[in-house]
Amino acid sequence: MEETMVVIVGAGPAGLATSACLNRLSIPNIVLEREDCYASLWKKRSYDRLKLHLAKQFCHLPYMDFPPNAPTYVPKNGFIDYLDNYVSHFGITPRYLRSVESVIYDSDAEKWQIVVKNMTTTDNVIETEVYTSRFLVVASGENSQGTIPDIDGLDSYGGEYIHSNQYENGRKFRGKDVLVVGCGNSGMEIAYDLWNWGANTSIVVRNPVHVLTKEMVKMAMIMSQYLPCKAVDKITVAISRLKYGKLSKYGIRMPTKGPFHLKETTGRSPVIDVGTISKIKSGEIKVLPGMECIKDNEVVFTNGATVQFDAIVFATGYKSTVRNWLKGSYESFDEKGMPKRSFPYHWKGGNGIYNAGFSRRGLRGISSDAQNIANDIYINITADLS
Ligand SMILES: Cc1cc2nc3c(=O)[nH]c(=O)nc-3n(C[C@H](O)[C@H](O)[C@H](O)COP(=O)(O)OP(=O)(O)OC[C@H]3O[C@@H](n4cnc5c(N)ncnc54)[C@H](O)[C@@H]3O)c2cc1C
Ligand SMILES: NC(=O)C1=CN([C@@H]2O[C@H](COP(=O)(O)OP(=O)(O)OC[C@H]3O[C@@H](n4cnc5c(N)ncnc54)[C@H](OP(=O)(O)O)[C@@H]3O)[C@@H](O)[C@H]2O)C=CC1
Ligand SMILES: O=C(O)C(=O)Cc1c[nH]c2ccccc12
Repeated sequence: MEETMVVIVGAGPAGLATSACLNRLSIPNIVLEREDCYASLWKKRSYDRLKLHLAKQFCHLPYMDFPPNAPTYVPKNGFIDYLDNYVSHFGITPRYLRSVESVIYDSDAEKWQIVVKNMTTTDNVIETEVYTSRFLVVASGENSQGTIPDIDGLDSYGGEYIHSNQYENGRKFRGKDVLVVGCGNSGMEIAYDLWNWGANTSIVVRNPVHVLTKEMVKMAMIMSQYLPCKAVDKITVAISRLKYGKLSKYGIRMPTKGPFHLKETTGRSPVIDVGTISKIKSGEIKVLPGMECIKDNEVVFTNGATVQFDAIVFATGYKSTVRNWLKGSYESFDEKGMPKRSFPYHWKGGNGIYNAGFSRRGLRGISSDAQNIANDIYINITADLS
């Protein structure tokens, strides 16, 4: 049993940022990470051509900017280098191969009890450890586990299928017929990558989606400092229309609500086009409607079409796994493992539990969560002392 002031679950950008903010205030904390490295999403579960979609001024963590010579849109490896510097500068020392299995609040002791499996890299359990802490920070991520829809016939599909978090590049798909399911940022970019690698690529677009460029998003983020969301949406949609024309004739419908209104209210990001749309317009990437079922190697679509594919990439999103191990409710997480309180009050629950990285606002949201949490813990500790 080991006791500390704060336990942080997860060493992604949110856990690292929170640990840095606590270290600056000399508040003892332990970061527990199930993988053998920090930022595992960036190091192990993202595709090669990934770059930050938002300009660097919207993606840094607290108290450290990107270097002045960093490009505006930092590539994945540049972001990992930035995190390497961040971790060493703030003296963050996560404990790796620690999978948090259950957490309960001991109301008599007024402490959190965290049960952790210490694993080997081959997933064997070395020992069970127990930590206790006054404060608990959940930083296990909105993207903790990739989700694949339950599609009739997928079990007996003869081709290869993977989740987008297993996709690195399209090398092995050259010359193959590949279906990408899902038209979020992952699906749209992976479809483009597959096309670049010479795959015969199709993408499922079943619902309306906004398509913007990264420059439009940057401009909108600047405008949103001065204009209400409604006005920013109106201008952005008009510019997008001007650039792309009516995409509905290519199977991509535009939602009736604006892109930033949707981001604010549902967390759903607009798609930031990296070149996919021109390939869709030229017919080099085909758009297909929703999937009905799979029969052998053929996918049946809602419009009745039946097409054979050698491989399927499910870019169908992620889920939080908090409810697998956080046993009570503590007024903080719903059954989907997302905060019950809505933004901007989402980051704090009862009995000293907090969450960082669950505001659906990317790295910018993470940075503000980490600072809010560390300051709140500091206030609590100093109030106890006085
Ligand atoms: C492909 C992709 C690209 C993105 N690009 C951007 C971008 O450009 N700009 C932007 O602002 N946002 C971006 N986001 C959104 C978001 O900023 C990132 O997902 C970011 O990594 C979230 O950080 P996090 O620390 O909250 O979660 P994660 O990075 O997912 O880190 C959580 C960590 O917790 C660990 N963990 C989970 N469960 C347990 C457990 N039970 N015990 C111990 N450890 C556990 C995980 O192993 C993981 O290392 C992107 C998301 C994805 C999926
Ligand atoms: N460079 C960057 O900055 C990048 C950022 N990201 C971010 O990471 C996060 C996760 O993105 P992503 O992985 O794209 O996940 P998302 O949750 O954003 O997108 C999932 C997509 O899958 C679709 N989908 C889900 N189930 C089905 C189904 N059964 N049939 C057809 N379509 C389905 C959804 O469509 P529907 O609306 O119909 O449900 C949606 O288009 C987002 O915040 C994203 O912006 C991702 C990649 C790159
Ligand atoms: O990559 C994401 O999905 C993010 O959450 C980053 C982000 C925060 N605000 C935005 C507005 C438009 C597009 C992406 C984001």
